[in-house]
Amino acid sequence: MAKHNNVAQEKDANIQVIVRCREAPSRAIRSGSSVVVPPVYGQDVKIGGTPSIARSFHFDGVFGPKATQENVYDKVVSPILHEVMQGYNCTIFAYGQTGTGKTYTMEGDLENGSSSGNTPMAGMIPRTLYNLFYALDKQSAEYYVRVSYVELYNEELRDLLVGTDANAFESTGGSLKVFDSGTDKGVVIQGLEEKIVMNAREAVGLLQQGAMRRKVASTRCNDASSRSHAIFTITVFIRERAVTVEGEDIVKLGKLNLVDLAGSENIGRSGAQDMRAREAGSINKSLLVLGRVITALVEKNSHVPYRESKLTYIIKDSLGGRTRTCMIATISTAADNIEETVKTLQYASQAKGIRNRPVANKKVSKSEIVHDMQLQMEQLRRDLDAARDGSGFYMKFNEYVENTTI
Ligand SMILES: Nc1ncnc2c1ncn2[C@@H]1O[C@H](COP(=O)(O)OP(=O)(O)OP(=O)(O)O)[C@@H](O)[C@H]1O
Repeated sequence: MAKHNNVAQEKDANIQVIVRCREAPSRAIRSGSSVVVPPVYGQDVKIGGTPSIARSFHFDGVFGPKATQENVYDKVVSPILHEVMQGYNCTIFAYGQTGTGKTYTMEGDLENGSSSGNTPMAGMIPRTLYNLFYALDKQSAEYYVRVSYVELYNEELRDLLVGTDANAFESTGGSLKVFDSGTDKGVVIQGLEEKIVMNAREAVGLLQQGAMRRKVASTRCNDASSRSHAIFTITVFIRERAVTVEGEDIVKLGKLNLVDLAGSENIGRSGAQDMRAREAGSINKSLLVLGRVITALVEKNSHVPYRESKLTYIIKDSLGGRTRTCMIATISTAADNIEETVKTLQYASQAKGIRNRPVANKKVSKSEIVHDMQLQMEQLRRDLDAARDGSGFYMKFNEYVENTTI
């Protein structure tokens, strides 16, 4: 089958690291801010207070408390969406202590008409969806868009777009498996539904439903603290004017992963106990492994422990791979959060050293996409048969052998 290489120049690119700083939440002890950031936009964060902690950090961009969702979208996400539409895979992930604005940045306020994507509180996902469909319609392109939304909670994957209510969602736990396809697709989540969406409103509707299903638990740091990682993925297929020598249409494929990580604070401080401790334990496991993966990549170690957590396995290609990646590290100005803030900034600084080699996806012909969809339907049919028999899910033998460690 004919494949069509892009002529776009591919070169190494460091992970882009952005910091967003929010005003201290009302419950924080207001003993004067120790974090100095620009009011709207700059590149430096200064930590003040006592001389022992005084230092400054430099990033690709720093947004202060006065920066709006629109500011962040325009400077950071809009150029990334452009890359996606050129046929690249891109990832944006939000990392930081609980309550510092990861979900606010990624989703924003999903009520109050944010499905239009341009209300002041709309986060990066609704804005991306709105701008994607606007750009596609403006180009009069022939396209189709799929979205998926998955949660990783206690090292278990759950499809946030399946079922109609929270209970139905609970019952899907454990049915998703992650494995390396060994093809251009890289690591895939088997059984995860990808829904075709016709417009931004429909896509944001799915995001809203999924967000409601997301597991939340209360901790002392934040009353509605999210204890899970969530990945919202947008895949776009755009028909190109060119055709293959066989006279077939060519389709360009781009993908954007928007990752909202769980809070990075430690268990002791958040007061997590029992069930919560288990949750916090596995959250820390994923984030710990993420830290180790970052260190291994920066130090150019021969072994990178991607497989030690599901999170790092799933986002493997975004860390040292062929994906263009951006980390948004969220912090607050609260003086009593200073230790966590410094940890987040150190983590983010280290991540700046990761080099990816973004490569545009191979363009494919329409018949290849149809073939791919047929394979997916076949896979789903086998999964269904296996589920009916109570015998698990279907996997090719070689994939099973290669992936029994995860
Ligand atoms: N930049 C901001 N401007 C205004 N409000 C904000 C900002 N960032 C966060 N908030 C508000 O602070 C609260 C906590 O934010 P959010 O839930 O996004 O934190 P989080 O980092 O996702 O926490 P968790 O790790 O618990 O998921 C929310 O009520 C949110 O609306």
